[in-house]
Amino acid sequence: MPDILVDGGWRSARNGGRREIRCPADGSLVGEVDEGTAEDAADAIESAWRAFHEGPWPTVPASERGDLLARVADLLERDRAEVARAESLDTGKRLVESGYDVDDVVGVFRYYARVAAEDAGRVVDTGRPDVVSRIVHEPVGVCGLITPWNYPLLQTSWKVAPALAAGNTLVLKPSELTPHSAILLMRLLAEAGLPDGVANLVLGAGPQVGAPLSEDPRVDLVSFTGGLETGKRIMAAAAGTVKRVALELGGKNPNIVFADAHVESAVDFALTAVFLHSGQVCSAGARLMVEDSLHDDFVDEVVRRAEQIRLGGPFDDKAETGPLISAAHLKKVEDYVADAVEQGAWLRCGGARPDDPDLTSGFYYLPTVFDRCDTSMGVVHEESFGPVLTVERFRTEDEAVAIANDSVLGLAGAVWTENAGKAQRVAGRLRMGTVWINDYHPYVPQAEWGGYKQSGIGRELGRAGLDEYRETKHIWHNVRPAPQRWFGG
Ligand SMILES: NC(=O)c1ccc[n+]([C@@H]2O[C@H](COP(=O)([O-])OP(=O)(O)OC[C@H]3O[C@@H](n4cnc5c(N)ncnc54)[C@H](O)[C@@H]3O)[C@@H](O)[C@H]2O)c1
Ligand SMILES: C[N+](C)(C)CC=O
Repeated sequence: MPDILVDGGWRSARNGGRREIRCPADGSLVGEVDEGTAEDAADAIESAWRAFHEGPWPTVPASERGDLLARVADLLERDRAEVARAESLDTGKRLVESGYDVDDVVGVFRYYARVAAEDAGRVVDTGRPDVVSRIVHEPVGVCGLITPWNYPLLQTSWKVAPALAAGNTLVLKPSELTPHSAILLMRLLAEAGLPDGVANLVLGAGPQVGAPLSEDPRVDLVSFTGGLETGKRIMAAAAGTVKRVALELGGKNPNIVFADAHVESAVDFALTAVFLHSGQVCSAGARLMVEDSLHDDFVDEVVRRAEQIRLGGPFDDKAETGPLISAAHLKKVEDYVADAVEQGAWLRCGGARPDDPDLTSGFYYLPTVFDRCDTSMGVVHEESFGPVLTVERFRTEDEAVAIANDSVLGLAGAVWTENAGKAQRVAGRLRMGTVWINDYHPYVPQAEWGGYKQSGIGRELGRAGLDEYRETKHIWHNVRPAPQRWFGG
């Protein structure tokens, strides 16, 4: 069956292009999908443009749009096993984790189903008795949505659900490495009753089918999640038509542990923070900062436990984390590790591919810890997006804040201390979009997500995540018009 969706019809790429998708855990063939071109992207944009300007969706009552999103959530629950399996085969992620991701996706659709009809606007008191003044919200228009491979459907849901809730039409371009869950989602949107042309899907490489979404004048908004350099290219391309731009980019996120922390929990979460999904998480706590007096024992324990982490494929019940996404990404992580050694960091564990013969056909890399790092080293500032932890030492609260903020990125971070006052003071001074206190990684649809500084522009999730997809219009109605005679006459 063809995989490109334009105006409600599934079709092949115009030039007949195809791409093999292989599981990163063992290289096995997952499937072959259509590989679109700029022409396919243009067709999808045209379809979304007509659906917006001629179709019913933007003016469907918001409560009905919410009802549709709730039906999508029901269908995702029905198909949880199928969707999770597709996600695991594409990403190599453990099946249990893909299942949790689908649960999170369901939660996102349910949240935007609820809030779709709330906050319809407001009446403004202008101080003029003969004027009725209203603020109303309207959809932005055609949205180009570009998503990454690490949490394919979850990151997609953060865009698709609020975009539809607000009455927009869209073209989705998932990562070329992980297209299958996007295909399944499009089928479920149709089954839930979404009109033809409202949601369109193009598959293919970024420069070919992603770039048109940031350049085409018919696209009103481009929302991108991915790497910093790609984000810069998209922002520059979108400037030509002054599109609304939303960017969710990377992070090198500090996980700050004070000596008065609950140490057992802090060690446990230091591992989860960085090694979950083998570090392929934008908010990974890949920068561990430990107070001087606790540092040595703490890092010894982190290393001891990191060495015990079991690697394996999606269906290996004993595995605790999986492979990297591709050979190219594995090479990037290896280069990052070589740089860390070159820059003088002390390799405490890992730093190599595993020698287990069962893992040689996948893109695995051992959990890696570097101690004796500091902000003079490039690796402390760069995102490896792999299972690599850099450890820094600090002495005071002020020093911890200064070191943590010494970064061009500002996505997320954590503070570990039993002193509530210190926790709140530090959280308030960190220049990051999310700060966890005595926890790491949780996110919920009700709470905004996004980055400070070069970690992004705009917010996903929460009310702000809906506002990204809404225009705000002021309607001024003079109910008793009379000549003003500004110009005499
Ligand atoms: N802030 C967040 O919430 C968040 C979430 C997930 C991932 N990320 C970041 O994503 C990065 C990893 O994802 P990735 O490797 O897929 O990123 P990437 O930038 O390589 O690709 C992301 C998407 O952009 C597309 N793309 C590539 N070039 C393009 C172009 N010129 N024009 C338009 N689209 C283009 C790709 O095909 C893919 O669909 C990491 O840096 C990670 O931190 C951030
Ligand atoms: C935003 N999150 C944590 C779901 C995935 C980031 O890569």
